Amino acid sequence: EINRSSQAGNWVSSDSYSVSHSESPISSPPMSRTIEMEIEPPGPPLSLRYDYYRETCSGAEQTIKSVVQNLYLLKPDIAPSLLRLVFHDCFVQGCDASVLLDPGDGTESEKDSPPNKSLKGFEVIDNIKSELERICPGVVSCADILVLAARESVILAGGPFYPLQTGRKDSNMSFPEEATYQLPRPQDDLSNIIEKFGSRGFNKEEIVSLLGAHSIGKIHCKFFLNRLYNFGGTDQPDPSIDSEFLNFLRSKCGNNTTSFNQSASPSLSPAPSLSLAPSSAAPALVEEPSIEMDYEGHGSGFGTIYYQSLLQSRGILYADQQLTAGEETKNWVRTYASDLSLFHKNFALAMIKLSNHRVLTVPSGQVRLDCRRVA
Ligand code: HEM
Repeated sequence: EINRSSQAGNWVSSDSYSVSHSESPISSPPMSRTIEMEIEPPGPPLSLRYDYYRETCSGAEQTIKSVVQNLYLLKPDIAPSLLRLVFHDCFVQGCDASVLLDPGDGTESEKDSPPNKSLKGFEVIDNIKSELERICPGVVSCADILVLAARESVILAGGPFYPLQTGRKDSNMSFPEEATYQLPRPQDDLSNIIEKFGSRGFNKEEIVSLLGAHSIGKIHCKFFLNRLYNFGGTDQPDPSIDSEFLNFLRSKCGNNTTSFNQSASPSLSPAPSLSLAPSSAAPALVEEPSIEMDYEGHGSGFGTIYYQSLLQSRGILYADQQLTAGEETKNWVRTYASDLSLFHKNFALAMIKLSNHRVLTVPSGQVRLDCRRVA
């Protein structure tokens, strides 16, 4: 059994977090609190720390930042891809880069699980890793690369900066079953969502904050087509969708019954993935219909539009719209719809907590030399 620790509770104390929330539903811990908490509590030193690679690979964080920035200029889609990737890694057995492992001889990988079939961004991580292996071989873990690359992506997409400690180690195995059954599904209702996040220590406010990640990127129609035509086997659309928005989504997605059949679980067909190799090496794939999260083209990046849409019954996924189905979560949706800076603060805190979830630290885990294979 691998020894895992949840650093989240140490860094952003869950006690102080819930205390501040019980005072008022719209209060939030000020960012300065995070600075206070850099002082380690008495007891054994935390295994994660700021600038963990200062002595061993001083250029690591800057290298990650530069590679992400440079690739973002070529392909801005990498930002949402990397943000989604870190979520799918950390949610399954913690932030251990298990999502990056390729299937081995006769062994399945998390990549094979239905919710992960449409993940992208693996090539970006490979690019960063090979650059780091060049400058300091065998030092920087894939798990740290993933959280730092996602942080950089959030900033590039107009979201907040958040401080991250480092020192995560990589797992030596993949957890395809947990990925299949534990990752939230597009058709999950609020109680499923609360249960899945809650069992990982996230409260309702944090869930609403994290789902704000759906301000960026895109969603393939197959994940919500049932809402447009045959919701819950009724042969009718989901009555909770705003009618104008329903028409808009139908015009974008059409009614491809193949996709429709796959709507309950993510597609088995290969999703087009980013290739940073020369285009001649990339197979020609037909892009499946999808919709931009920022479908109105506000371009304001990471913000309140997502929550405003939910209040107008214009959530794209059923799971998104479910945030308005409970009183407490709906209050947070209302709050974030009108308070961008509070959303940014709380999103930052929730991302720190996600990035520290059940990390592997010395003496557990390993540093992979290739993020796709165990060392
Ligand atoms: C109830 C929880 C969630 C569900 C059901 C869900 C489901 C999905 C689905 C189905 C997609 C579309 C994938 C595609 O079409 O290829 C998607 C995209 C995305 N998700 Fe989530 N997600 C959830 C929570 C989160 C969280 C917590 C984050 C990050 C903190 C996140 C980040 C993203 C991003 C950034 C994209 C866009 C990816 C891209 O354009 O490449 N999601 N999500």
